[in-house]
Amino acid sequence: ACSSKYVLSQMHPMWQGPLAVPGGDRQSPIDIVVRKSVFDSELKPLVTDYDPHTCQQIWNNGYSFLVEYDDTTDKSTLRGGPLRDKFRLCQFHFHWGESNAWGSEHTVDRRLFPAELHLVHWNSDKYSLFEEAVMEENGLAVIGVFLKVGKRHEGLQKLVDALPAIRHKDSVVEFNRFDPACLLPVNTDDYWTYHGSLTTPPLTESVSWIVMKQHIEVSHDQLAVFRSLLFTSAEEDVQKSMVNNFRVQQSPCGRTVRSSFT
Ligand SMILES: NS(=O)(=O)c1ccc(C(=O)NCc2c(F)c(F)c(F)c(F)c2F)cc1
Ligand SMILES: [Zn+2]
Repeated sequence: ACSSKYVLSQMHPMWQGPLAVPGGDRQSPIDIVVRKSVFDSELKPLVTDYDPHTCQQIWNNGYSFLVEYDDTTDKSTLRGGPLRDKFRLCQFHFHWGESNAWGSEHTVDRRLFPAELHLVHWNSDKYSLFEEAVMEENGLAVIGVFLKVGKRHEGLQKLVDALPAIRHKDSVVEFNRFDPACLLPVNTDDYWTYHGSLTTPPLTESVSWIVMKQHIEVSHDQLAVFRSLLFTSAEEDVQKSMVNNFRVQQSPCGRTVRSSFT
């Protein structure tokens, strides 16, 4: 388990789900030990083809805020990289800390980032619904992008401006025309990839993780708006700030992380 003192407490709202995953030897997130990663020349560049018009809504699910896409057709897809099949984008969300010192789920040689973006896709060549794919070994592909505090991210601002409308758990607001490609780093050819799991319940081991080597920059103020969200719904009398919504790091259990670059 992660040695950092910022371990997600067992009482954390995140842990209302199943704590132990029977025989969970492919759990996420993990620390990416660069010197132990193995270069794989077969790994291809990522091919993303996102249609901004398939963006539907943005909502607070009580763990994070999600931007959801219409995944009833192959309009916004991910191919290439370590993947053999075509994957459909269904949503993206973030994980972040209460301070800029931590917040990411994955780390690189133990280096923590203030936040991490997850673009969630499911295998539409093999399955017809996300709910099916999420239970299968090669069902999901999640792109992880680290966020660093620096200059303001113009593309992110449209998202940030929508957050006050979804401060409370279960609030939803219509959100259309958002191109998630604007949140990818300039260089998407350099990544690490490994087989893992969802980082929130039900923690199913169905994810091909693709973690970008290059981070994106967002401003301190933009991140501060993330922290203005609440875990709690409007009805609850005690309001809890939505911060530290990351999972404790998991054992690699002998897994090899492959890299697309030397
Ligand atoms: N942080 S992450 O690893 O990128 C991650 C990505 C997606 C989900 C998710 O969709 N959860 C809800 C959810 C399920 F986990 C299901 F298993 C299911 F069947 C659903 F329909 C569903 F919405 C959870 C964590
Ligand atoms: Zn996530």
